[in-house]
Amino acid sequence: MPTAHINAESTDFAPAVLMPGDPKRAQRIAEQLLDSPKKVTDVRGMLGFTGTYQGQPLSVMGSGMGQPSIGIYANELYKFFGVQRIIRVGTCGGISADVHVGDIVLAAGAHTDSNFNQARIPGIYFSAIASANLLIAAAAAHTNETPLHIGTIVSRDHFYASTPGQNEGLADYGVLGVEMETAALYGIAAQYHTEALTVLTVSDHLFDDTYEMTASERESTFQGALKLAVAAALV
Ligand SMILES: O=P(O)(O)O[C@H]1O[C@H](CO)[C@@H](O)[C@H]1O
Ligand SMILES: O=c1cc[nH]c(=O)[nH]1
Repeated sequence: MPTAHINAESTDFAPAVLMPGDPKRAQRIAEQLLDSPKKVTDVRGMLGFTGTYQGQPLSVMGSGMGQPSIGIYANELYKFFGVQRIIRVGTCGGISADVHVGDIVLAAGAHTDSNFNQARIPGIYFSAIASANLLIAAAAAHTNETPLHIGTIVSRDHFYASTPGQNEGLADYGVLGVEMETAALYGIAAQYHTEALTVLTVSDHLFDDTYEMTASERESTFQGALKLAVAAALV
């Protein structure tokens, strides 16, 4: 039955959903990866598709930007559409000096400045962590030359963040990069006893603006990240 934000039937989604932020990227991924992709939802332009990948059912859907947005879609997918795994495929800004533009990051855990997960367990600071099962599957699928990093990221509510010393503090603790959704996704997966993983491509670096990826570098690197995400989705 359709929900407030997803106009699909309850059986329209595969057990695993790849989730980029941009709905148009969701469409491009669906057209590239899936056999017989079918559009299953388009409320507010947030496109979702289901088809098969090497004979296995797989869905792709956009999340929008920020924790409130991915929070709505992840909640409804897990609760009403039988989804068991969501793999976010996106971009992050590099923070650690070990991370470079074009590298791939698997988010083992996500710090945040948001209160999205704050009230989950009375008196407890919730730890937003990836599903080990998916993390191991994605890491095992890494074969290409693109450097892979596994560690913590930060999911920040402000894209244009300006708290003095915050980026330096995060770098000091080895935080790999910044994006805006993963802490909420991991919290919701824990709430529903389901699985989640975030696979990121480093699109820029907060401490080094000298290198920008060309369009073809961006696409080939993204393909590397997508391969790891698919491996996690279909583990
Ligand atoms: O690469 P995607 O998934 O769009 O996500 C990143 O890009 C957006 C900001 O430009 C934020 O949503 C951030 O998390
Ligand atoms: O949230 C994000 C995503 C990519 N790059 C950034 O600097 N921030």
